[in-house]
Amino acid sequence: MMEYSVIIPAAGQGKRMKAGKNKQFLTIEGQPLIVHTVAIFANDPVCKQIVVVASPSDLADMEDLLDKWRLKSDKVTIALGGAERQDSVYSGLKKLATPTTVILVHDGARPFVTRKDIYKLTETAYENGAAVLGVPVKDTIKTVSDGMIQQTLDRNTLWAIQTPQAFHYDMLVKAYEEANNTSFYGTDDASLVERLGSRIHITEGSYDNIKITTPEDIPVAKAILNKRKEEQKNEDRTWI
Ligand SMILES: Nc1ccn([C@@H]2O[C@H](COP(=O)(O)OP(=O)(O)OP(=O)(O)O)[C@@H](O)[C@H]2O)c(=O)n1
Ligand SMILES: C[C@](O)(CO)[C@H](O)COP(=O)(O)O
Repeated sequence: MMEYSVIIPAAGQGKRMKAGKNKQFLTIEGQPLIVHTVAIFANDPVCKQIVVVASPSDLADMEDLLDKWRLKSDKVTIALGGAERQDSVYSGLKKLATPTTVILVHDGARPFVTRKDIYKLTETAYENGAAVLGVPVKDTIKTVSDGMIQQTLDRNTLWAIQTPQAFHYDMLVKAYEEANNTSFYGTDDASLVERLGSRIHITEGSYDNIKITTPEDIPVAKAILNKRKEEQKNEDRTWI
């Protein structure tokens, strides 16, 4: 298994969740959202460094939470986030203690990525420089302007892009510096790397790797967790 480090941006406000607080602190089946996410990497022996990015107003709560859930260790650091996701990731990148061959960026709001997919992605990035997880879109996607359909896009070429996104460390630093110098803002990390002309591989992930964004996502998240618990029980039974 290839070693990697990960930056986990969790410094948003969760405005679309309308919870009155950062959605990272919402409890899903007894555990805060950010705890679900950080635990995936904290429990992975191949993950060497974790930088959780928190907003300055959440810093004390984030520290308390990681402490309470025994997620604090030598490999976990907290960085301070900025106004946009991109500012937060850049801050995390600068906080890494030691450069690493492959660095992953993973949304704090995506608690369901599996170790199998992380390894598949990391391996692809090691070999090729850059890779992102994604799934083929299931809907028909059209461009719309002024309430009118402009175009129907060819679905065979459309993928919904998720995180983690994995890059050779030098490539990601260069992309972030270039974006910073030119005040370019993208909605994901790969879009910054694309501007350098680098080729980015897609690793097919899972439709369960949702980003918890709006209130409708909470019951879906609970259903995914319960499905996983059932699968685990069935696996355990086969060992008895
Ligand atoms: N300034 C920001 C904005 C977002 N994020 C993080 O980036 C991830 C993806 O962002 P999103 O789901 O959009 O989260 P929010 O920005 O919190 O949500 P909203 O846009 O609804 O406010 C989240 O884990 C979020 O905490 C961040 O670290 N810093
Ligand atoms: C990075 C991302 O999760 C890929 O799907 C997404 O682009 C984040 O977007 P958001 O605007 O922060 O929701």
